[in-house]
Amino acid sequence: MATKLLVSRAAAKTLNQILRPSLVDFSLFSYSATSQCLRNLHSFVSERFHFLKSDRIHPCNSRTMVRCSIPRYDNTEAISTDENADTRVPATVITGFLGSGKTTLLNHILTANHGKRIAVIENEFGEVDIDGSLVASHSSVSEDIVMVNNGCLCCTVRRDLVKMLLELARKKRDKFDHIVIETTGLAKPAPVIETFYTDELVARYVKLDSVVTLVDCKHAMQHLNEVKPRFVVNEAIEQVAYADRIILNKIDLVNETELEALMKKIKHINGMAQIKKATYGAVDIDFVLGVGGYDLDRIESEVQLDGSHSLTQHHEAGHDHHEGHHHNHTHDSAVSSVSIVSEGVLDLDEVDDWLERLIDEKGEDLYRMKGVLSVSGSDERYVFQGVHSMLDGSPGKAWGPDEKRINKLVFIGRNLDETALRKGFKGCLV
Ligand SMILES: Nc1nc2c(ncn2[C@@H]2O[C@H](COP(=O)(O)OP(=O)(O)OP(=O)(O)O)[C@@H](O)[C@H]2O)c(=O)[nH]1
Repeated sequence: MATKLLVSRAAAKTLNQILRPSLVDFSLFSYSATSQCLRNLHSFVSERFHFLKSDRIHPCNSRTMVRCSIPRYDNTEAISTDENADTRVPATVITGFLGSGKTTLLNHILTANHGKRIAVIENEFGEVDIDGSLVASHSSVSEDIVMVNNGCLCCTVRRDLVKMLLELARKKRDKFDHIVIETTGLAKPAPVIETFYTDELVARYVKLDSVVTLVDCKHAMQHLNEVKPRFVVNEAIEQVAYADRIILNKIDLVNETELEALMKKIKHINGMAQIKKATYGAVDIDFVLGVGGYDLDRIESEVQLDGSHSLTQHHEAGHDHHEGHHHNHTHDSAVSSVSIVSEGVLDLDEVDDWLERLIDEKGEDLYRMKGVLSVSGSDERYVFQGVHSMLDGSPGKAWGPDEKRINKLVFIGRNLDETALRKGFKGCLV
C-alpha cells in the first residue's frame, strides 16, 4: 500500500496574498458541560458555534472526547483585515468503489482549466504506484511527488494523513490553492472526515470542502446490495452516505432503466447530495471544488428539499404519507435518509435539547445532518450541520418580509427512526 502526495502545477496561478491560518480555540470540556454548551448554542449570535463529541466513529478510534469551541482568529497571525475570514485551505475527499473512476476524475481536475493549483494526496493499495503513473501521464505532476507513505488512509496512515495535510498547509501553502485527497476504493470516508475535526492542528489550517463519491454505474448496484456479515461495513453504501456530491460515472455502460434504478437507490441512501451523471468523470469543476459542504454559509443551498420531491420518494419507499416530510428508508439497507420539510417556528432551546439527545443516543449512527430552521424571536434563519456527534450551528441569512419560513432538515444514517425524528422535531415547535 502506498500513499503519496503530489502538488499539481497543471494550472498555475499566483496567490495575491499568502493568508496565514487562523487560530481555532479548542477548549476541553467535561462531558456534563456539553449540555450547557448546546443550550447556549443560540447565544453565539455572531460567532459560529462548533460542538464536538466524537467517539466510536471508526473501530480504530477508541477515545471519547467532548469539546466545545468557538473558532476565532488571531490578529497577530492573520494577514487578512477581515478577522472573521476563513483562510484555511480547502480540501476535497474523492471516494468511490474500486474502479469507479476516482483517478479519472482526479486527472480531469488536474488538467481542466480552472486556474486553481491543486495539491494531491493519493492513497493506493499495492506495492506498485500505478495510479501515480496514470496521473502523471495526464499531467506534468510526476516531479511534484513530495511524500510517500504506506497504509490505508482510514486506518494506519491517518496519522500520516495529518502529517501530510500539515506539511502542505504550513510549509507549502503558497504553492497551491486546494487539496484533493483520493482515497482507496475500500477506504471508509468517516475516519478521513473525522480527521478534519478531531485533529486540532488540521482543523486550524485545513477545512473540509466536500466529499465527492464516484459511482460505477455498471457495478454499483451489486456492491450496494451486497449483504455483509453483521458488524461489517458495506463501504459502497458508506461512501454514498457521506457524500456531498455524487458522480454517477460510466453511464455509457448502462441503459436508462438501469440508471434510473441506481439513481433511486442512491437517493434512498443519501437524499442530500447533489448528483450528476458522467462519463470519464467529466463534470464541471465547480461541481467538485469549492462546494462548501461543511460550510454553514452554504447549508441553505445544500439542503434543497421541497415537499413534492419528498413525498415522491416517500411513496417509492412504500410507507404512509405524512404531510411535509418524507423518509426514503429502504428495507434492504439500514442506511437511509430522513427529510423533514415543515412550516412553523421552533424554540431553539428545545432544538438544542433535542439534537443533544439525538447525538448522545444515536451519534454513532448519524452520518450527516443539515438543517435550515425558523426559530422564534429571530429574523434570521438558523443553520446547522453535523457529522456523527459533531454539530455546528449559527444564525444565517435573514428571512424576507414576505418569505414563507420553512424548516428543512435532513438526516442520513443507519437505522434512522423516522417516526422518532418527526416527533422530536414537532416537540420543538412553539
Ligand atoms: N467505459 C468507461 N470507462 C471509464 C469511465 N471512467 C473511467 N473509466 C475507466 O475505468 C477504469 C478505472 O478507472 P479509474 O479512474 O482508475 O478508477 P479508480 O476508482 O481510480 O480505480 P481504483 O484506484 O482501482 O479504485 C479505467 O480503465 C478508466 O479508463 C467511463 O465513464 N466509462
